[in-house]
Amino acid sequence: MRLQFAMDTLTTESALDLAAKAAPYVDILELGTPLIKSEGLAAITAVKAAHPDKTVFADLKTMDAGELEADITFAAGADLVTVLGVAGDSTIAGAVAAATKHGKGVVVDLIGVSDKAARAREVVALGAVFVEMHAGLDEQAEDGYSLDALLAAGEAAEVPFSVAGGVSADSVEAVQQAGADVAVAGSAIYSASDVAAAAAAIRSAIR
Ligand SMILES: O=C([C@H](O)CO)[C@H](O)[C@H](O)COP(=O)(O)O
Repeated sequence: MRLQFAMDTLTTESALDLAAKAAPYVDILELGTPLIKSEGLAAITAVKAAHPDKTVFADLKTMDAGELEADITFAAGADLVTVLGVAGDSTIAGAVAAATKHGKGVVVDLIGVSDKAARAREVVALGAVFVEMHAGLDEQAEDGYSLDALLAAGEAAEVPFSVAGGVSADSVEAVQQAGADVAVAGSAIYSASDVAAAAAAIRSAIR
């Protein structure tokens, strides 16, 4: 299972600092949606230039203009971009067309989708390389939140999937046991006082 570090920070400088510390322990460097909104596509170019050996993931959360948004983001250096699963099939197909043109990939983020397993199968049929079983930061803050529903949806989907929703060193083993291809960890790494040690702890919890 690969480990993805979601950098939900607001400046390119901070992202480069976080990436430098975590890179030895992670496979995928994610530029979070707030970072891309704050700094634009130049942040993607900067992270890819600093880490050409890593998969660079741009969490666009595209809802419309799939081909255009994906095209300019791949041109900026992204290897993977996200489109929302609640978007129309034509938006997802457009992003996949851009990915095919660039030799890159589209990940469909299932945040806000009620039947994640069913939608996962549909979007993989449209050409997504994997889906993200995702509970966002706001959902994580709600009473009673747990990763369990995401893990169950991943197991039921029977397509390649990642899990994002507060994954930590304590929960990453359960993510792996559910059959995920990628574990996504954001706040468990970037909020730690020792970013490198936090990334290393999650990496070492993956069997
Ligand atoms: O995608 C995310 C969220 O919508 C804010 O951009 C996070 O990167 C994702 O949830 C992973 O972060 P953690 O949940 O903090 O691990």
